[in-house]
Amino acid sequence: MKKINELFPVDEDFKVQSIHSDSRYVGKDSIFFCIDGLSVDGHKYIEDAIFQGAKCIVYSKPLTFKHKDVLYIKVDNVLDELNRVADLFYDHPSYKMTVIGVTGSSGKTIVALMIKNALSQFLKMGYIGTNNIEYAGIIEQCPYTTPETIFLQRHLSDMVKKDVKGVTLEVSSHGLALKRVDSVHFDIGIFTNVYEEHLDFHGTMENLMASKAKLFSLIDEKGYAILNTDEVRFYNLVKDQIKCHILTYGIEHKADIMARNIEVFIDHSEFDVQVHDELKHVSVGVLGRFNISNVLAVMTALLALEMPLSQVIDRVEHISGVDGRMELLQHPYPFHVIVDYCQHVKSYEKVFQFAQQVKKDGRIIAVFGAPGKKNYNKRQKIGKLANQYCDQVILTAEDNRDEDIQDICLDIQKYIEKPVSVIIEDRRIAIEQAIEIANRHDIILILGKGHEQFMASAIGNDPYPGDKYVALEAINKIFKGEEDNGKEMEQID
Ligand SMILES: CC(=O)N[C@H]1[C@@H](OP(=O)(O)OP(=O)(O)OC[C@H]2O[C@@H](n3ccc(=O)[nH]c3=O)[C@H](O)[C@@H]2O)O[C@H](CO)[C@@H](O)[C@@H]1O[C@H](C)C(=O)N[C@@H](C)C(=O)N[C@H](CCC(=O)O)C(=O)O
Repeated sequence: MKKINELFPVDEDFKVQSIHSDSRYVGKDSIFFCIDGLSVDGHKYIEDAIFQGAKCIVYSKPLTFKHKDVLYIKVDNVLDELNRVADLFYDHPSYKMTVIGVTGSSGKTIVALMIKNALSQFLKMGYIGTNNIEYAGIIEQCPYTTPETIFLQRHLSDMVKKDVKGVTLEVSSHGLALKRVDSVHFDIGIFTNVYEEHLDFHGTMENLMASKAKLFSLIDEKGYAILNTDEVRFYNLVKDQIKCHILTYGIEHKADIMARNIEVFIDHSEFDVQVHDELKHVSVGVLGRFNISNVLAVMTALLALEMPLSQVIDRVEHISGVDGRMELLQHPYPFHVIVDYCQHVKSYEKVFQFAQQVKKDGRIIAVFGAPGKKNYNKRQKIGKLANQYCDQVILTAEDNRDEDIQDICLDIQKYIEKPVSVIIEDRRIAIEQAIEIANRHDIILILGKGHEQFMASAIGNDPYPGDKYVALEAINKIFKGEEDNGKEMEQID
């Protein structure tokens, strides 16, 4: 806990119990920061905040009324002050541990979690990102990929209290643009890739890339920027602006750490890693060529932390992939089921290409939908991709919000000509149906929800057991006791 005059240059010296930017959560003897947001202006909630116990208001716009017993502090930029004060209030937690930030359109979660898992053998590690918040035996849901400043600093501070020595943090372009991480001290920043995404928010690709590039401006001379040379545009944009050390990785383009002789299989991947003149064989449990790039990012980060190459290889070979990210479900029957989060059109293409590459004589059966009320042109693009790669498509619910599921599916189906496609609105039944029709060597791709155990509907998040659970349950139901229900398939030896 801090006194107010330790946080601001004022004469008052009352103790500040907590700090807030949302009036709905304000507590007694606290500071309320008025953020002028994208939909509402936090200045509107000053009275609510005071009613709830705020003793100090940090604001930037003219106020018409002030309470005698409340301290009002006018600043030029409330978000900048919020960052400065949050870091101070929580005693600079990010300076007390190794902070590794990962930005990019896809791959953030797998890279952040793999690094966390790789280092957990040696250090108490934490993770904050899309999947959740994990540290010291605590697992909590994370409200955003990159949570807002106060929430983030509070959790980093709790990690320090619990003796956590390092944390991997997914850093979204929204998080960077909205200054959620401005007060975080990063030791390492990693860039995976950039696709056309969130242009409703960023406006242009240039703005989107500038947001991602901001992560590297937050790293001082001692830190490392880990960049993907295959992302030529982004690499050229940032390489000369960075003040920290740079380490590069790549598959197609020259880099410090490269993957050669890549071979992908349905259940693992193999390649030779080249670090300067050294070439070593690596076999990893993650699937797809695009994930080799993510593994290289992980390996480069571990090398930056001075882990010897042989140990780096041992770590990546022994850590598994991530829940719901190109996850091959384990079962004994001779067809394959892969669950993937697949948020971007580019990711669909990569997953379909992978399935095509590894499939033998089976079919590619895809189960997916598209989220309601956003990203409408994605529907046409994923429909066309399915047309190109799939043999059968089952279109279904996927966070329809208050849009009609049938309409969303029809928007996709319009672009599917060649493969047989059906609409089954209930995602559980759609998955069961895909399993039901599985033949030997078929690959069933269940895309779009990954690890998520909810379905965003018109009234909020409805409970949903998750694609993996539904698929495994269907496999059990349909194939276990197959003698009884007439479904027969040889088990894998
Ligand atoms: C576009 C965006 O990111 N908006 C974020 C932004 O919202 P905003 O500026 O519109 O905030 P606002 O609702 O206008 O409110 C302004 C201020 O008034 C406060 N307020 C509001 C109401 C009230 O009763 N009392 C009160 O004090 C709010 O707490 C806030 O401080 O600031 C809010 C407070 O921090 C965030 O909740 C909100 O995230 C929205 C809900 C969101 O969904 N963001 C997503 C898009 C996002 O950030 N996604 C990225 C990942 C994207 C990806 O890579 O896929 C992420 O990192 O998760």
